[in-house]
Amino acid sequence: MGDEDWEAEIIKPHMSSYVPVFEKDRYSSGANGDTFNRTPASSSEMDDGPSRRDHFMRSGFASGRSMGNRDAGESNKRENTSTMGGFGVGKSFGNRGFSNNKFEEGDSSDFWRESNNDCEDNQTRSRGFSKRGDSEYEQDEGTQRTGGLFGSRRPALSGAGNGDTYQSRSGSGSGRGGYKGLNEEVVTGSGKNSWKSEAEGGESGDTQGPKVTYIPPPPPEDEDSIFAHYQTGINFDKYDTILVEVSGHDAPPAILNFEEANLCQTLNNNIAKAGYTKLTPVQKYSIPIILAGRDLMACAQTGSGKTAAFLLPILAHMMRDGITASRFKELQEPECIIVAPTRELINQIYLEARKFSFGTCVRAVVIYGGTQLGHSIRQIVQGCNILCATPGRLMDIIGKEKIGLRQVKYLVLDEADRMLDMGFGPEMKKLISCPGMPSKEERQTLMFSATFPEEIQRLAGEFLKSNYLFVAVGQVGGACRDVQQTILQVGQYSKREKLVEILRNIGDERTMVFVETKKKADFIATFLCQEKISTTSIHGDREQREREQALGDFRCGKCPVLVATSVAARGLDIENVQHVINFDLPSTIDEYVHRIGRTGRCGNTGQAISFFDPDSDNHLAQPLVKVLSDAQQDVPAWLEEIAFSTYVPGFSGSSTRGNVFASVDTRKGKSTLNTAGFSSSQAPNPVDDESWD
Ligand SMILES: Nc1ncnc2c1ncn2[C@@H]1O[C@H](COP(=O)(O)OP(=O)(O)OP(=O)(O)O)[C@@H](O)[C@H]1O
Repeated sequence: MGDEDWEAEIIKPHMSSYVPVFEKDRYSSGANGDTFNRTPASSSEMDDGPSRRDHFMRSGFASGRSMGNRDAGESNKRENTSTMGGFGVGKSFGNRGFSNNKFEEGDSSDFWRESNNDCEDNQTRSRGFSKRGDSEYEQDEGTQRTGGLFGSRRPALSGAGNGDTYQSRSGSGSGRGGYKGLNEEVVTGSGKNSWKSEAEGGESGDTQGPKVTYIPPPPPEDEDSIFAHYQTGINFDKYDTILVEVSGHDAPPAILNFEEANLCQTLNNNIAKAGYTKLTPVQKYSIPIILAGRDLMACAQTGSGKTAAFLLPILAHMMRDGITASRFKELQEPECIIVAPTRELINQIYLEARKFSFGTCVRAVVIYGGTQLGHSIRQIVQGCNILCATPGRLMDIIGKEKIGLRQVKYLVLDEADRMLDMGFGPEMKKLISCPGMPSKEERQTLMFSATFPEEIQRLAGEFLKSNYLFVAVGQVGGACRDVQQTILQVGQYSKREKLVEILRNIGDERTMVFVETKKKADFIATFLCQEKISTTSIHGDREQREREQALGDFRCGKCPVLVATSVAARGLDIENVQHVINFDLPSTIDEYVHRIGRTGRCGNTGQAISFFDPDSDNHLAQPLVKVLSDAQQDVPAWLEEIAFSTYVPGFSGSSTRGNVFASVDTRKGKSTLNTAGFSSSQAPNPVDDESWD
């Protein structure tokens, strides 16, 4: 679609042109979902089959022969048998390590080799101190994949005998992955093309890839769904004992409860309906700071309520100052822009914004890649006070002149260290230098994350006023103590067996399994389905529709195992995730902290098991020992030995970039050291403000 067509798109009622390759219902196991039981079904393939189909269907590994032309009325058994056949004969995967429904260790090396041939996978597989964030390229691969690169992997997979399904996805693959990558969750070297790339390349369907037509389903409108929440856990009250540091000049005192925040009645009602009765530490400190109009960099453990910590005071300001009520306009000028690195995360933030702004005239809108650009525009032109966006889509929309920046008063970077690193940093710099964007002196800039490496803190200075405040709840970059961490020494070729053993012991509890590459995510998910463990997967090569479906199936418990790449490492808040398994350890310790933080949220407890392969993970031994001991976890003797033998002089923490783990505000000034239960005091500190401009 050319640029000029967008106007027509908005005015015309729109029908999604998306036609699923396989309709889910055709393969559904029935309403009761029994067939997704993790326990191996003793009786029949009828029972375990659909779960396999479920993954095959979504991962695109379904044999076109066995599934593509099937009559909807056919029995589960028949589908199941053909799926088994298509997969089990080993034909489907050719020489890729599958035979007789098993991975073969020897052959599987082909798989690893194949992975290595993939440039993007190369990046993620390469380890070392210089490789920080490589695994995060899972979500960023597109830019590099654009053009031939992504295409080059296709024949390998389609040649794997998977038939039409993957082939057809391959066809859209450069559009799906490439499209996404063109504009979304992007790593750009120069960033030269990226900010208009979606409009110019992705969506417009020119050489860069086909038009993306996916329109996400609207979120439920009923109040119960909007305010649905899970319970805080037994350790919620222990948050009060966590040490909090506030650094910077003239920090306002912390508040102890919601009443002290003096929010308007509607907001208070929404907070109550959301089930919030008590503030978390990051909220106690951040809310008054933001209400006082200060810029903020806040670092608090995973799952401790950072989202509400920025949303509530921003909404309070908006309510207090008054905002332009939503109305149809070709150019919308939001007061607040929130950016986050992944689509699923920004959608989650949007849902929180919608919840807390319920019953007000503030309208939140979410836009992200992998969805139809026209749909994003239609959402925006109806009115937009808070714009939640992934960076690529945001820049595209700005390029389309649907968003003006002059009214921006609040700019929020969630997962800020990720937003500022070499992946998204260039996009963010472009954003703040866009025409119309108020300077940092004129807007309020807020950054949140559980990790904040020193060098990223320095980069952040460019975005923040020099007198910004820094809030550190607990150890910066520390793991959540509610997660019990176990590190097992497991070699590459024993991992699958160990994984199955653990999953069988776990039973039906929700488990996220992190792997290193997208391709491996598909292979492991398929393998688990084959082992009769209901599994789905999420990674950057899946279409957005599939990603959302996978997350939905995992959230509702239909598929209790979610195999994921780093695309799901940050921010996702899923009820009842009791286990995280690092099948592959990530290349950086920060990523480890985020991954295991998908469990043990909001005072609930969780477990994380990580497979440590001495052939590839030794560089993580030292930072792992630190993270484990900081979180008061048992440190295995063998890990300490490896850490000792790979000792890096001067190391004091957990970065794999050769730099020390940031443990404090890099400006070094500290004004407060307090527990979250007490109000903050302000002490002057020697901040060299100038060096931050
Ligand atoms: N004061 C509160 N009372 C009860 N529940 C809360 C409170 N604050 C946040 N929550 C809930 O805790 C969960 C985790 O919050 P949130 O996702 O904001 O954590 P986070 O700190 O951003 O985590 P991450 O670092 O993983 O992004 C959410 O379900 C949220 O609704």
